[in-house]
Amino acid sequence: MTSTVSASGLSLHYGGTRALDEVSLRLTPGVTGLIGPNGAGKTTLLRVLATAVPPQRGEFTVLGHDPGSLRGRQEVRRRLGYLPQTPGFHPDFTAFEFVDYVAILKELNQRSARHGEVRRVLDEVGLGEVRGRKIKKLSGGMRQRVALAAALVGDPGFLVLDEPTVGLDPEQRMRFRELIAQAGEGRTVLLSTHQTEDVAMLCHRVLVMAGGRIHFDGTPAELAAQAAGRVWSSAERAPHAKAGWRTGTGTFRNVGDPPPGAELLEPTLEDGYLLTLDGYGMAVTA
Ligand SMILES: Nc1ncnc2c1ncn2[C@@H]1O[C@H](COP(=O)(O)OP(=O)(O)OP(=O)(O)O)[C@@H](O)[C@H]1O
Repeated sequence: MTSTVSASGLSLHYGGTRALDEVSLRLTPGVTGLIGPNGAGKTTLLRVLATAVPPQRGEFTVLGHDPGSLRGRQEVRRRLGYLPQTPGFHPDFTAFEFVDYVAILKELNQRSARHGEVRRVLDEVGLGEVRGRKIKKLSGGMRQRVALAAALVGDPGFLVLDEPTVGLDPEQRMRFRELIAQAGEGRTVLLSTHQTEDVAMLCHRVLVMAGGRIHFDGTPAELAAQAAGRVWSSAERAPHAKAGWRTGTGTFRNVGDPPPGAELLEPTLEDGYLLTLDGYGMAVTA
C-alpha cells in the first residue's frame, strides 16, 4: 500500500531535550495510535507532521508533497486536518463561525461553497442542530466535536488528532470514538492518546514513543503479545512484579516475570505497553 506520510530521521531538540530523535515512519490509511508517557515527544511529532514547526533534521512527505519548500508546505496544509491539544477557540464565536473561520484559513474562498462545507462537517460530527450556539455555551464533548469538524474541513487525506478524548466522560468518549473510526475510513489518521482502550478499539496500528524515539510499531494485538506469559494472578501481592494490584475479585493481577507454575492471564495492550517501556528502562515500577 502506498504511504500517505513518509518520514525519515526527524529530529528536533529544545536545548538539551531531545523531543524528537531520528524518527522514521510510514503511515497508511486507517487509524494509527501514538502512545507514550508524558514528555515522550508525541505532540512534537504531531506538530512537525502538521507543519506547525519544522524539524531541525530529517525530511518527510505528506501525500507526495514535501513541506520543506513553501509551495510544498501549502500543498500539505491543503490536504491536512489538525486537531491540536488545546484548540484555540474564541468563546464568543458560534460553532459555525469558528469552523467557517478555519475554512477561510484553509483558503476555501468561495463563500456559498464554503458555508456548505461548514454545514457538512458540523452535520458529520452531529452538531448540525447547535451550529448557531456560542462555543462557550457548549459542553466539553461538543467543543471537541467542533474542533474535529474544523479539522475535517476540506476533506483532508491526512488527519492529525492530539489527545482528542482527554477530559471526556465515557459516553462522549464512545461517541468520539465512533467519529474517529468514521474519519479513518479511507483516510490516514494519526491519533495521539493516553487512552490505551481507544487504541485497542480503534487502531489498526500502534506506535509507542518514549524519549523522542519510536520503540514499537505494530498491531495492537502484537503490542499485547509483548506481555504474553508475563501477566499472572496470585492470592498475595507478588513482591517482584513490575506492576500489581488487587482486582475486584480479591486476587492480584501482576505484570513482570512470573514465578514457576504461576496462573497466567491473557495480556492486554496496556500490559504490552508497560513492558515495552520497561524494556527501555522507562516504565515506572511498582
Ligand atoms: N516549546 C518547547 N520548549 C521547550 N521544551 C519543549 C517544548 N515543547 C516540548 N518540549 C519538551 O520536549 C519534550 C517532548 O514534549 P511533547 O509535548 O512533545 O511530549 P508529549 O509526549 O506530547 O507529552 P504529553 O503526553 O505530556 O502531552 C518534553 O521534554 C517537553 O518538555
